[in-house]
Amino acid sequence: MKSTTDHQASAAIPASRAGGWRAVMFLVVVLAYLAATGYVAQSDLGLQNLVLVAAVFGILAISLDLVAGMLGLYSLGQGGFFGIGAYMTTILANDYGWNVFGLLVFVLVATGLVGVAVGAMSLRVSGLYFAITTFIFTLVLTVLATDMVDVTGGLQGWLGPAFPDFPGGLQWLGTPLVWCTMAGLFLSLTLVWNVRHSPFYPILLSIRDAEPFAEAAGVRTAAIKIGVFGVSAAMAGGAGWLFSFLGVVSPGQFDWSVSLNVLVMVLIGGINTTIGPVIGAMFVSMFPNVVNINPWLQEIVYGALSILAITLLPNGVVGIAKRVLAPLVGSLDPKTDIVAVDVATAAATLPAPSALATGSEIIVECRGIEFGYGLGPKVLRNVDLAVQRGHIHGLIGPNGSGKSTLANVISGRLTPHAGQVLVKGTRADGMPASSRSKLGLRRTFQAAQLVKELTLTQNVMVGLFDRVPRIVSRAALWPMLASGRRDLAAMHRRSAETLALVGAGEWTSRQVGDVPHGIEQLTQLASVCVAGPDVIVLDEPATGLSAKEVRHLATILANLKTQGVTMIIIEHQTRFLFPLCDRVTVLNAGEVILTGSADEVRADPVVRQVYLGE
Ligand SMILES: Nc1ncnc2c1ncn2[C@@H]1O[C@H](COP(=O)(O)OP(=O)(O)OP(=O)(O)O)[C@@H](O)[C@H]1O
Repeated sequence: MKSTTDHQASAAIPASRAGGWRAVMFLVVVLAYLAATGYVAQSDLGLQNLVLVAAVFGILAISLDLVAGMLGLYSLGQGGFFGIGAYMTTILANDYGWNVFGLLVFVLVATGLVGVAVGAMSLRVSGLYFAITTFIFTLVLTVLATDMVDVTGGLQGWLGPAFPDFPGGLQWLGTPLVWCTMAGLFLSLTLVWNVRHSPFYPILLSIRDAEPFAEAAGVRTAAIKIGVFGVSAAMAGGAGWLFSFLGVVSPGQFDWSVSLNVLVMVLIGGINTTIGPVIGAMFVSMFPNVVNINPWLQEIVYGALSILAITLLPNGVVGIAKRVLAPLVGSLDPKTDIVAVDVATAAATLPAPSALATGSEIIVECRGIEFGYGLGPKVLRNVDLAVQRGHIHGLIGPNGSGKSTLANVISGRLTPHAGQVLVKGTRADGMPASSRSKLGLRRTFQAAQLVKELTLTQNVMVGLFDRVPRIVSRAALWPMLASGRRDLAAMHRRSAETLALVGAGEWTSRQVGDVPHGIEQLTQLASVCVAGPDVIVLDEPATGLSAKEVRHLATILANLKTQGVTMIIIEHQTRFLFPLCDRVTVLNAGEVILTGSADEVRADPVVRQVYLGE
């Protein structure tokens, strides 16, 4: 098998003209940013304060967008992390004389660790419950900050520390806090932009929208959620560190309304967009200064504008801008059909498994599997299954007989109550789904688990997660690393090639939300084939496909078999399944009633009675 690393090594990006233009654009943006920062740093205090507050809230909004936009974790705890950063800086600098830059490191680490602890809750609660839990976290911190008067100064708070001046020779640069804050904003934007342009981005979105898909591709979703939440909390703590230099630090500046306001900023600017949260932060923080009217009228106008923006612009200001600019960028030529596959080519070029079929080696084995949901009756009873390497093994049975449950037990979504699962001779029943992909076991789902807002290619790239080294650790710098650009190009190419080989090559840059069901199914298949698996478990792959699409799917699966890929296929459409199968196992009411060739199964009177209804 040609390994992914070989693939990457042969995929160095040529120094393209597009890359050169991108570098020039980046340089222009950086110079403009530096010029704007220099201008503000030498302006009057009024403008400086306006920009500083907007920039600090910009960082805070980016920190929320990182978890809400990319992971779907709507945190109302950002105000709490912000407050912890500001209080730590104020108290440790004023009372204990800590160096403020040393404090920055301390604050980032401390708030990051608190974030890891809070993020761990996301494994137990999600959606609204996660938002409420983080809201309570902020509420409790505000109460503590109000009541622990000796430490926090109570409702009055403390005056924050002074920010150090530039050394003598650099004083012409103006106010150092402006430079430092704008550097913080730039770093936060760069971090998010880099992640968005790395293969970690589709992985984050797959955790958000299709967690079982991510796990089946080898992604340790729990660790990633907790880690990213820690980074987000550290960013909010860093914003708090900056905020402490702006004046008084008191509970009112970090209460629950701040967390809600930050969410409003993200929604107005555009959730899951790099620049959107900063635009929202500018709008919200500058509004009272720009619209200088009676305070109560100002609140009403602000509230009305926010409601209008959130309801009328579901993707925020950035969403509108993208829609306006889309015609200028040009639209894709939509195709509406699968593409016939050249069987010989596909067989020769689909990523191959680690070994071709040898003898009668059993590659997946279930021994005495017992399983039931909660306190309900057993759904699987003493199930034995032996799948030979290189075979297509069908799994049939009436509705509710336990086929999908068995697929989930084999692939690791469910842990059996008794019995063993062995993959290539290794005990796998105690392993999480993400570890089984390392054994070469992949799966597809009955209802396609994909990320609708990503392209087909990006979805397929998720399947390469454990085939490319250090995707997570390189994500923050990805586009800046030569290895990152090379690996991304290789992943992109290999994903597009695999899509082409399953017959969806004309759709690679379309979003999953815009393609028909048949193409979704092929994308699922490509996302597992791209990794060159040894075994694929397919749960009702022909459901919802037209007759032509079913024939096409049968061709692809037959091709995979000639490559040596073992498949366990759950399917009701026996006319599609039986010609493909080497062996078929029939389940009824959670028990195996027969395993044999398709002809034996077809001829068995019990099977004809319970399943074929004869
Ligand atoms: N999450 C769940 N919680 C409780 N019971 C479940 C759950 N999932 C499935 N079941 C029950 O377990 C039994 C087996 O379901 P399963 O989906 O494995 O059957 P199946 O053979 O795949 O059915 P189908 O062909 O309709 O997909 C059914 O009685 C079903 O109602």
